[in-house]
Amino acid sequence: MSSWTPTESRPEPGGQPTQPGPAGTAGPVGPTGPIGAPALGLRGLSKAFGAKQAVEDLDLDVPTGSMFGLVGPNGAGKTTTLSMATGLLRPDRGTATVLGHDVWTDPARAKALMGVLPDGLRLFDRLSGRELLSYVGRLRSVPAADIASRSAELLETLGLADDASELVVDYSAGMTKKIGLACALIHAPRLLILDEPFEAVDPVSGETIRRILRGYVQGGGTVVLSSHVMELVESLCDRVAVVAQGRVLATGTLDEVRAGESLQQRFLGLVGVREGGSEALAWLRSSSV
Ligand SMILES: Nc1ncnc2c1ncn2[C@@H]1O[C@H](COP(=O)(O)OP(=O)(O)OP(=O)(O)O)[C@@H](O)[C@H]1O
Repeated sequence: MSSWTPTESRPEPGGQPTQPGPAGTAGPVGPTGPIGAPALGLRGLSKAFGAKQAVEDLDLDVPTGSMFGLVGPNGAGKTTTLSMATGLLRPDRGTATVLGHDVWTDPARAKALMGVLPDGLRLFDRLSGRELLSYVGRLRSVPAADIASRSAELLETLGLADDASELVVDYSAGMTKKIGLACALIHAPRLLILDEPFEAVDPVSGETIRRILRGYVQGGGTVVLSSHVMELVESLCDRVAVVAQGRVLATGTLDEVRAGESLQQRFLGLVGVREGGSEALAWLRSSSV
């Protein structure tokens, strides 16, 4: 395991002295926040875009140490939810906490604890991959020596070492996704929030990312990822939430949500299959050309 995985600075559960919680909090507080707080806690999150209610009164708890998959059809509200959870989009109502720290009232603390790979990531793409990692590492107050060693390790592991001096603007979609993931990892966060981390990524890199994420969780980190690929979520995640029309339809352990079916079957059962799949577009089959 790498020398900079989140295990390094993570205290053993119960192994650190605790202190009474600040006024207004119920329990004791450890070095990273209230003990027992979920890695990510969402309460009553709501967001409308004009007349469109993208997310409505959404509650979700992601326990620490879990690999959590967020699945839902197109337009279900996944990106909107993750954007509100990471401080990128202000909710109309509700709260988001990271290890007990409110993302909107205590953003510095909450954001220091998480690494984020947003959807449609906009990077400073006139930097090379190596420069970008160095820039993000400095923003995250990572010591210079660690930035150099972590960058080299990340670039090598993600198969970007040969292109480290190329400008990010010239990277392919998959390479951009991987450098974005490297940026999310460089400060060894405790919570990773990844919107479609496998999109556009080739199978070899996909397997590498899976291994990185598994190792990260084994080291005590928590991952929340969104994906449309049920098999991937099923093989990687231990907890899932199915969302549609801005609401959580089911959440729990993978087995609880699957309820004896495959995740794909359960997903289709919860979300509903659109009618007319076989009869629609008849003109496609009767083309005389
Ligand atoms: N900036 C915006 N302005 C207007 N409507 C938006 C905006 N962002 C999202 N929406 C709408 O909110 C709803 C939820 O969108 P969101 O991107 O969160 O869904 P998603 O589950 O991530 O979808 P997909 O799987 O297709 O990426 C959709 O109806 C979308 O059209």
